[in-house]
Amino acid sequence: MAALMDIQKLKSPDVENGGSLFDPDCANSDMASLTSKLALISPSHEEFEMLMEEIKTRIMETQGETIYELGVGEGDPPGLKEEDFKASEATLHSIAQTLDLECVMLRERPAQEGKVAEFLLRRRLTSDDFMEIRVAVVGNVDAGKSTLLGVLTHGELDNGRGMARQRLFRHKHEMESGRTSSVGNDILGFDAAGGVVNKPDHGHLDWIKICEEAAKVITFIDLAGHERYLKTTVFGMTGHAPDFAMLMIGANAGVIGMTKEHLGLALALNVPVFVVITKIDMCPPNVLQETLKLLNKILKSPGCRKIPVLVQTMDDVVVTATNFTSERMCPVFQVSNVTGSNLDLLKMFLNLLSTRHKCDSSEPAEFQIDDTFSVPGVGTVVSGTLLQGYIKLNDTLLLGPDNLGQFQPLPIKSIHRKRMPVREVRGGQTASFALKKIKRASIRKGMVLVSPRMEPKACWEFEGEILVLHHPTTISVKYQAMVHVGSVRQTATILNMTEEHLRTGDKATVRFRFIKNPEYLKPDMRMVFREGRTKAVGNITRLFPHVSAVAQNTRHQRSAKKGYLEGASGGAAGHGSGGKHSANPQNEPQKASKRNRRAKKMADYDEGFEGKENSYVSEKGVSSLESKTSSSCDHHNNQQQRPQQLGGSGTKESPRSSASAMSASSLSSLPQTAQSPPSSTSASSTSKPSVAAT
Ligand SMILES: Nc1nc2c(ncn2[C@@H]2O[C@H](COP(=O)(O)OP(=O)(O)OP(=O)(O)O)[C@@H](O)[C@H]2O)c(=O)[nH]1
Repeated sequence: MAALMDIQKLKSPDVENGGSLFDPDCANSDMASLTSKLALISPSHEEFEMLMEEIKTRIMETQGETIYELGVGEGDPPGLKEEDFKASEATLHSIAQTLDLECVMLRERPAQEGKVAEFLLRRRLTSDDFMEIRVAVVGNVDAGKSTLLGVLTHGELDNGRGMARQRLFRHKHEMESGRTSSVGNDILGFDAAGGVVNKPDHGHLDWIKICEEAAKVITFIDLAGHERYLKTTVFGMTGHAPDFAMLMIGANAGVIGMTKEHLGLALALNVPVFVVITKIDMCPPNVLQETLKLLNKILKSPGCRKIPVLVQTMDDVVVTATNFTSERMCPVFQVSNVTGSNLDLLKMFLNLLSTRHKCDSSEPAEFQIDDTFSVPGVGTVVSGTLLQGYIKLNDTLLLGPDNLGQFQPLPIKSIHRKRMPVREVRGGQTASFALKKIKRASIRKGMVLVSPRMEPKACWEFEGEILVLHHPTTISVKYQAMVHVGSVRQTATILNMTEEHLRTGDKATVRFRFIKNPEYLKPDMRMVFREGRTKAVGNITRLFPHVSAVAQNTRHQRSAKKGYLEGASGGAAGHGSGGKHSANPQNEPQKASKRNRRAKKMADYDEGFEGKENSYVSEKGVSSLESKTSSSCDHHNNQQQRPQQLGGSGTKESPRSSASAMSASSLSSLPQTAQSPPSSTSASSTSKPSVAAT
């Protein structure tokens, strides 16, 4: 235990004031008198109003709650005498009442000149509104992830033989093997006063009831611990936009298997991590000490640069929770799912976590899709996270990009948050939307629903600054691996990079090209690039304008280019008008190949009469050109991905679904090839066998 940092060292006023109300930089002269620790003792009417305004602003910024520290002030020695403390507390309660806030004392302690205390001020929300925090649960197989979630969300302890986790498994094979294989979700609700609203007598988990009663809902994203499911785990960490990561370690087993991998992933994605050591009921003290010692060493290592803090009391919880996002600190809990030891500390900590997403409703909406469903009687439903902005019922958003990089307008017909019907959703919240007139097959994970104000563009190519965390040999141009950015998961090829070769620890600016579909990306997004044990992380630095799927090195493209050049060299006629092929072949009806005729037949079948509304000419044109590209990709996938298990959602698409996507696109909306900047590499180069590790 001594190896972990002493919590007392973190109790300097500076650190403790993480939740302090007044930021000296922001304080104007009017507010100066209110930054004193005496401010709440007997404020004038104006002072009361100003204090109230300040608290209101903080509450709005943090989506509904703040921690107020009583008895500390700028330049004052901490502490208030009993009488002054009581008067200040009464003022705080009065402000809370006026603002319809719940005011709960978190802790009280002696200080230099009396005592100080922290209060949680939380908005009492309506039954269809709640704050939302997402916690990704990671750790090696058998660390007790699913068990802890079962215990926390159902309020019943485990028997040490897997009883609690049974409630969480989604698949029969998970029940049988005891292993999580998919991204599972469960929720834990806290009321305004911080009490848990989940009850064991909920029987079947009743999410709507929990959300109605809760002021804050923690969504646990239960990720698989087995290496075999790492792709799913990475997707959970990138695609589900977690606010925090809970790294679970079995006390007996220690830091083994995928533990370091998952920790590295969270750090690479800048997701703050806290650690929960389970099974302390069955672990000899010396083994527990060893586990803590090793964990401490890893967290403090130059790769992590974290300050591990052992959480043993309620005081520790308040200090760590209020400083968690801003500090390098990594809280460490030791719990037992069987005896329930220290679970109250963990629950209190979860209750105090605040979202990392600031919500500004005036920003244009941007919703990333992480799953799709076909719900009988409802139709196609997409779930995901609203990264920014605000969406309300009947808003029309743009869904895309499809296989051709196009976005189509769709109205939002119903909204659910945690299975509860609501009328709106704000930035930082997860939701699912029912969409009309669209087949589930034409929606991919990684697509977005965005406000038309975003003027979204898809891109095939992008540039990123990456750091290679691990590669057995060297990475060169044409190397292919899976790129994870937000909920986008697709194989990409390295087109060029600032270094000739990259080895473990090297950094470079790299230009990538997706092999299957264009995607919607934004600069500064974090990305993970991985294949087997190869791992690189980085930031997207540049996007290249959408190059249509037809702007590839197809036969038509080459002949069109030739025609254009010939035309150009021949003088004024230019633009292929005199050549055998038009310079703009995708505007011409094309004779579909046998394969494309089959694809079209399927598209017609899928879309029924609706599909035929798209011009036949354009369909033919798109089909013939598009499927050349996708067939070369498919061919490539078959060759490349089977042995390496690279295939993600982007590579699994059936010809049927791509065909329907094709038919849904109109050629008239395709960018003109002549206007598109030439792709730096052709599709044929992506379809060549990749030069992997050399
Ligand atoms: N004695 C004891 N057993 C525990 C504790 N926590 C979990 N277990 C047991 O450990 C086993 C593994 O727990 P799981 O929850 O399935 O582990 P996991 O991390 O979710 O594993 P994956 O889903 O495969 O990633 C089960 O048999 C649990 O009953 C604990 O605190 N004490």
